[in-house]
Amino acid sequence: MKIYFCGSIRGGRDDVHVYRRLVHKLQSYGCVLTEHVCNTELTDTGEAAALEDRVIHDRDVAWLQESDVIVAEVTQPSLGVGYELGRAVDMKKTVLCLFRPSSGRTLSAMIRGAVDGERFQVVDYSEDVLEKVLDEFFVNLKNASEKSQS
Ligand SMILES: O=c1[nH]c(=O)n([C@H]2C[C@H](O)[C@@H](COP(=O)(O)O)O2)cc1CO
Repeated sequence: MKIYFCGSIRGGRDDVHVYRRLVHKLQSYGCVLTEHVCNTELTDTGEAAALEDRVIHDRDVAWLQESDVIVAEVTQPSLGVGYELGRAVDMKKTVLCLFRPSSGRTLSAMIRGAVDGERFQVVDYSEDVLEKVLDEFFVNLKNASEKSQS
């Protein structure tokens, strides 16, 4: 399974420790195409030193297209993550957004309001249940795909 993980880069790197845990767990389910998002050495300038913005954009849109599922940590607001999620909806991808209410923030209506009871989900979680939340999501995904094949 190919997994596209979204997390803030230029929007701020405060949650990189959470991205690390998420990506580590996601790697038990498949190949995470965007592993660099959880790299603690990546600062809020992003990959700009190595890659032009157009190259980053075109590579990421191609990875989105190629992915089977998208998991986004949306607590730290990020234009790039919002854009990726909009493109993912347009591509009719299965999307899980993870939000931590303990941050004191209110998630954008354009994310929470996109929940459709089918492909686009938002789960409010806390760090202590991070692995459990992903386990539940992937079990449900597997069951749904087996059901659609039978
Ligand atoms: O250097 C980068 N590399 C990269 O892959 N991205 C993608 C992946 C992240 O999920 C998302 C982060 O967007 P932003 O930088 O606006 O917070 O965009 C974003 C940047 C910098 O904007």
